[in-house]
Amino acid sequence: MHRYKAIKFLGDGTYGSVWKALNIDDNEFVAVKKMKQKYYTWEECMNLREVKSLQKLKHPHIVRLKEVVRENNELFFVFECMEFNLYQAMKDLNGPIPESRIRSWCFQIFQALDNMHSNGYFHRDMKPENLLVTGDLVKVADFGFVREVHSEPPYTDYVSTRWYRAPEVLLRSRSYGPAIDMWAMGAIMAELFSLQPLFPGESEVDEIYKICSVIGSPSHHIWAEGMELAAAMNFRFPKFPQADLSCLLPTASSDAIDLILALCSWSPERRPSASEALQHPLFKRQYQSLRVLSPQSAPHVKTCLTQVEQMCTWKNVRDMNQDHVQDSSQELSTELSIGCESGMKNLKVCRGIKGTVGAHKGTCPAQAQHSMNPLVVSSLISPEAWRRTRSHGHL
Ligand SMILES: Nc1ncnc2c1ncn2[C@@H]1O[C@H](COP(=O)(O)OP(=O)(O)OP(=O)(O)O)[C@@H](O)[C@H]1O
Repeated sequence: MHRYKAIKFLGDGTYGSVWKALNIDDNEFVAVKKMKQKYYTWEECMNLREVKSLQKLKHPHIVRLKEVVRENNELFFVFECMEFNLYQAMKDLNGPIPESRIRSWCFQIFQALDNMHSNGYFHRDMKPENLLVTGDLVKVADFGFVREVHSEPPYTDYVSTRWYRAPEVLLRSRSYGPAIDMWAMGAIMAELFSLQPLFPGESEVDEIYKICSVIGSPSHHIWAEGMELAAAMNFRFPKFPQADLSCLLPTASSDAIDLILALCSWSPERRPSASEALQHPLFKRQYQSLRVLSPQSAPHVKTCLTQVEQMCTWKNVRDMNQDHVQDSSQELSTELSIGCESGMKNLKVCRGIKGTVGAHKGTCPAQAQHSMNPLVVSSLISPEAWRRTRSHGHL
C-alpha cells in the first residue's frame, strides 16, 4: 500500500473504513477501504462475496474495484473515487432536487440494478449512503451484503438498513430476492423528492407501522404470502388506508409517483423489475435526450453504448409488434452492431427477434457507430410499452 497516500477520511461502515487516497504512481485519486477483519490467506480474500461479485459486475454505474491488496494480514479494496454519496447530497441542500436530476440518477441506478440482477446478484443494502455521485454520474457501491440470486435459501442473516428494508425481510421471509432492491429504490426515490425518509421506522414494528400509514395496510388479496408470514409471527398489521402520495411528495410528477407506488408494492411479485422500471414513462425523456447526444465525443459514445446494451436487455423488445420490428430493423440492427463492437453480452434476446443482428455483427461501418436512430429509441420506450409489460408481466 506504499503507493497510496491517505488524503481524507470518507466514512466508516460495518466492515471497514474508507479513505480518499492518492496513487503516487499515476497521480490518481482512489477510495481505499480497509477491512476491519484480518485475513490470513489470499484464498479467504478472494472468496469474499464483495470481491467475487465486483470482479464479475463491470458496469458504468457500478463502482469499479481497481485492486485488492493483502498486506500484513490486512485487506484493502482500492476503488475508483467518487465525490460524495446521495445522503450527503440531500443533507447539504436547501431546496428540493429538480425532478430531472432525480430522474437521471434513478435511471442510472436502475441500469446498474438491471445489470446486477441479470448477472445473478442482488445488492441487499440499497440506501442513499451506498449511491455515490461524481458530477452527473451515479454509481452503486458497497457490495458487502451482496448475494447470488440462485444461492440456496433460507436467508437468515439480517440485511439492509431498516428504513429501506422490504416488508418480506421485516416479516422474516427466508427466500426473498432481487425485489428487495426494488423496494429500497421506491423508498430512495421518494426521499430524493421530499429530502426525508419515506418510512423512518424507529424499530422493525414501527417500520411496518410507517409503511402501512403510507401505502395502506395489506390484505390477503394483494399479498397472501405476507399475511401468512405475519400470522406465523403472531403479528397484526395496523389498519390504514393508502395515503395520498402527491401530498407527501408535492414536487413529484404523477409519473414519478406512479413508479414509486409500483416499487413500494407489498408483494415482491408486484414490484417492477429493474428492466421494467427502465421502461416506465417517467424515463421517456432519458431516451429522448439520447437522440441529441453527439456520439462523436468519446464520453458520449460510451453513454450510447450503455444505452444500446440496455435496450437489448429490455423484455418488451420481444413483445414488440412485428410490423414495428420490420420497419425499424435496419436501425435496430445498426444499433445492435454498435453494441456488438463494444463487446455487448446481451444479444440473446435480440437474436430472437431478428436474424439481422448476426449478419451485422462486426461488419458495421465506422460512421454507423454514430447513428442512434430517434425512431427506434423513442418508440421502444413508451407508456404503452410500460403498460403492456405490466399487464402481461408480473401483474
Ligand atoms: N468509491 C468511493 N468513493 C468515495 N466514497 C466512498 C467510496 N466507497 C465508499 N465511500 C464512502 O465511505 C462510506 C463507507 O463505505 P462502505 O459503505 O463501502 O463501507 P461498509 O463498511 O461496507 O459500510 P456498511 O456499513 O454500509 O456496509 C460510504 O458511505 C461512502 O460515503
